[in-house]
Amino acid sequence: MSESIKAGVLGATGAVGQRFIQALENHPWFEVTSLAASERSAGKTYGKAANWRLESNIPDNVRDMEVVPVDPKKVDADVVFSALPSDYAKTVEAEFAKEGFAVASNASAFRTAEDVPLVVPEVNADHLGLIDVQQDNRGWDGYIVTNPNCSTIIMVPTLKPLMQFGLEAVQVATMQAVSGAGYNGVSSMAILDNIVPYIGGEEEKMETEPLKLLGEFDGSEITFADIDISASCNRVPVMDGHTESIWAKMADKPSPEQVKEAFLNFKPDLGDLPTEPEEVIIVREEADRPQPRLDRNMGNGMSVSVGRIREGIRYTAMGHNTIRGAAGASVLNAELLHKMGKL
Ligand SMILES: NC(=O)C1=CN([C@@H]2O[C@H](COP(=O)(O)OP(=O)(O)OC[C@H]3O[C@@H](n4cnc5c(N)ncnc54)[C@H](OP(=O)(O)O)[C@@H]3O)[C@@H](O)[C@H]2O)C=CC1
Ligand SMILES: N[C@@H](CC(=O)OP(=O)(O)O)C(=O)O
Repeated sequence: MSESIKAGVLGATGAVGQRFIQALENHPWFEVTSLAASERSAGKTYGKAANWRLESNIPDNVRDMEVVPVDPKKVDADVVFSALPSDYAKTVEAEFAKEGFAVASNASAFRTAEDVPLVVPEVNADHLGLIDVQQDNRGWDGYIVTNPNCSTIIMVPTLKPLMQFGLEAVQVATMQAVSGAGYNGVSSMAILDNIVPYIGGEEEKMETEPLKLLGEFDGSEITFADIDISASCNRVPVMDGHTESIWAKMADKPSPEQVKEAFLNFKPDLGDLPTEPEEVIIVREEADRPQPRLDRNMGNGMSVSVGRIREGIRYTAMGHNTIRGAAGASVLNAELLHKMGKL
């Protein structure tokens, strides 16, 4: 596949937008052709509009590109990656889909809509069949595909292999990085020397999104998985990387060794997509891993690291929240769509 697909980034100047630009630099299939952001940024070059925060230079292919408003008439692309605030995404993503764009969205606006796929390729690629249902329902030429919340996406690849043991209930406590709230989300005075035991809407998302992701698609609708999930979400003074303590109750009561084997054997075959990590789940044997600073960039930020698998079953999972949890997830979805002939 050597053809180049035109890609736009909506919300290109933000924390996730910058990760999209990083993920698309030198991408073998996608070429960035449009960068869109708010009126504050529109009309400026990307180099001037974005407060670039990643540990690499702004890629040459975007530095001098003019930022355009988030308007389907101003954006030149086949697929748009959305990193917009959710309330705004609700109207704007629908406008883009109506105008024929494929929208790979990272925002929460459409995740729970009945006819919108919520997808982690390694977990439920078959749910992309909902695109046809969505286009029939809404009369759109384009479509919207979403990826989950960053905390959900780090937990769900570890739950999928546990389904074989009759997964009944999950309890999870998160320790979430500050980058999850966006650049202006949490002030340093609020988070340094501190932990904030509340992230608005996060617990509800973690308790519902996995049920759709782990649900069954019958060709027309999704039946949600029957799992009782209870979440407590905390903001901690870590830059990138969400860590999660997970308790999983299963009917078959597997041993820690069986759970470890299930994690190691979880190797979905996506056909070698460019952003797909070699290992979706990395099992750490050390007593004090995974840790965000040491493990968040494993698999180029796309692997989920697990460790401390104990009787109960209890374990710790950790992943990069703005790569696997956001931009990398949307790009992987779009790669799969291309492979399926949907782009
Ligand atoms: N950070 C994370 O770990 C994750 C974030 N998400 C979701 O991704 C989305 C983006 O998050 P994040 O990058 O952290 O947010 P940021 O606040 O860092 O960036 C927001 C982006 O949206 C643009 N924008 C804001 N308001 C408007 C508007 N009214 N019209 C047009 N453009 C606008 C901003 O442009 P400008 O710079 O011009 O103001 C900026 O490019 C959100 O929906 C978030 O919930 C999902 C998973 C993980
Ligand atoms: N709320 C998450 C990030 C996020 O934006 O999630 P969502 O895409 O579900 O709104 C965090 O703060 O870490």
